[in-house]
Amino acid sequence: MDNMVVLKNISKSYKKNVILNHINVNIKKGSIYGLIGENGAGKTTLIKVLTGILSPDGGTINFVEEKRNHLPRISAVVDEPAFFNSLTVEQNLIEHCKLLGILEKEKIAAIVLTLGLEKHKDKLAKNLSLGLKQRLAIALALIGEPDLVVLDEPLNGLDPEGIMDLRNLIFKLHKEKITVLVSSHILSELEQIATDFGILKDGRMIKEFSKAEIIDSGIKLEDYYLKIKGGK
Ligand SMILES: Nc1ncnc2c1ncn2[C@@H]1O[C@H](COP(=O)(O)OP(=O)(O)OP(=O)(O)O)[C@@H](O)[C@H]1O
Repeated sequence: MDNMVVLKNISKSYKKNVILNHINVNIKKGSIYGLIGENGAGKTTLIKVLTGILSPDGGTINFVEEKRNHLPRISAVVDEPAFFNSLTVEQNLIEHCKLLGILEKEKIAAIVLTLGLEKHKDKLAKNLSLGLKQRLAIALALIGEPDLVVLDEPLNGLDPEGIMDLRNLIFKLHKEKITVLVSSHILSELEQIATDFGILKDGRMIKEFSKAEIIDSGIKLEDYYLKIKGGK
């Protein structure tokens, strides 16, 4: 499978704290890339560098053009979901579409259905539960039909039904050949979702591997992770 994004030798420090230490990342086109790492390993920082929220101190990020003059479009859900609190779910989607110049009512209706927001579309964003805010943030990220969707800890705040819905949604994106990067601490869930993985430890990418490697190892992702990072 061809790469969609290649990060080479990426470094990032906050003052004297080295957070990303000469990191290489290869995200294959059409893959679901599970980013793993303990608290503080640098996952969010890496995601922010990848999505252009932060500039790296060094290294390169190459997006592979599929067609001439078509760089992949990226959408990300990072940190606190961002939307207009005093607008409803539907109004938020309309405003976002206006910004993107793609106001199509059918598209909004479809995304509302896909994200299970139908019952909640007239609620003000500020009155949504954490899980529903997460769903709205994902809806906003998807409406522009990106090539790469980046979800930082998307399972946080979701109930079991929400987790199942998100899993199905990611599978749906995968079928549509959209590349997905997802970070999570819930390795049992990531094992079901992802096709490829990267383990960050102390600011270094210590291993990238495919799901086939886990299957061949005969052990669960969690045990594999502990083995690689030296915990077992
Ligand atoms: N704006 C900032 N200024 C200074 N240090 C920061 C800043 N943002 C993050 N850090 C530090 O960078 C390190 C990596 O943080 P990051 O959020 O990337 O880790 P993470 O792997 O996403 O962790 P978690 O799983 O807990 O979300 C942490 O030690 C954090 O305290």
